Amino acid sequence: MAETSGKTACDTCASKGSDACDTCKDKVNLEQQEQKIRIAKNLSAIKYRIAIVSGKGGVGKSTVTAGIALSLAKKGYRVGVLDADISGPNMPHLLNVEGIRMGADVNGLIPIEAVHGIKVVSVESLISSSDSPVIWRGPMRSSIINQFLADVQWGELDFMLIDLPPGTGDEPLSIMQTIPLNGLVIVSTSSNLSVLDVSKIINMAKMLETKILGIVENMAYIECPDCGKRIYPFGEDTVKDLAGKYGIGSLGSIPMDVKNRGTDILTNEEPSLIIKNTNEIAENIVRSIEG
Ligand SMILES: Nc1ncnc2c1ncn2[C@@H]1O[C@H](COP(=O)(O)OP(=O)(O)OP(=O)(O)O)[C@@H](O)[C@H]1O
Repeated sequence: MAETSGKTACDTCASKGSDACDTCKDKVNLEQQEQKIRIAKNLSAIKYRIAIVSGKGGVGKSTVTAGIALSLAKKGYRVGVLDADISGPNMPHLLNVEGIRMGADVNGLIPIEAVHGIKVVSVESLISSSDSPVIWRGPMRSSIINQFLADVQWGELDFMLIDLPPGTGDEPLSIMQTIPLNGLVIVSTSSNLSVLDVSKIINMAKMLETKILGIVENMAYIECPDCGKRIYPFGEDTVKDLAGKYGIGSLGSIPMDVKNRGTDILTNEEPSLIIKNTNEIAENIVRSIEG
């Protein structure tokens, strides 16, 4: 919208403040333009934006995101986590800030701070209680993602990790189109069904011309605590074979942690099996994105 001497057309419009103002196309356009400017400004202070994706729900995408965030933050990187899984927000729980509400000031929303200064933004931190279901429909969900990008005071970050909803449906696709990404991390188990869905993610990434940083194989094996023998519940090389087929690098694998109860990846004094393995994965991500 044209601006004259710092004023917008809305400021000089005779309908300003009237009912007609609410439905005015010029006003909506102006708000969208202003939001785009705020998003661009926020994102320009974030060095790398990485989406964590999976073909299926329940394969450990959010757990792996939390582990990578923690591993990167421990290495001294400034990390933010955007929980873009609007209907199943788990990041506050995993990063041990569940139940804390996001504050706000004149400059916008203030992210919750988890251990090692990880900034966490999630709808869970806006709704009244963490067991309330999020029942917003499509347009509202994409508008909340835009607001998280435009109106949150992210500040300077080295990494923004975006925990996407699972699958290749409208929602992950539209979020991937909204946020200019530097790369994708795919999380899968070796089960045939999850691997099948990963091929769809790979094709989606190609379509969007987004770089795939590599695949993380989660729940890859169980190690016997007595003899150390590894048992591969979903087969041994399925993810590796898939990565080879599409020419994608492996970022590492994470065993099944039988002691895992969710938040204890952070609260246990002894680093959990998941964290031990995400340290190497985080290093591989840095190598892959900077390489
Ligand atoms: N390596 C692991 N060892 C043991 N349990 C794990 C491991 N990874 C994830 N889990 C557990 O598996 C369950 C699913 O994990 P998570 O919520 O991270 O999956 P998700 O892919 O993000 O699911 P969705 O996208 O459907 O929300 C959780 O209970 C989590 O604690």
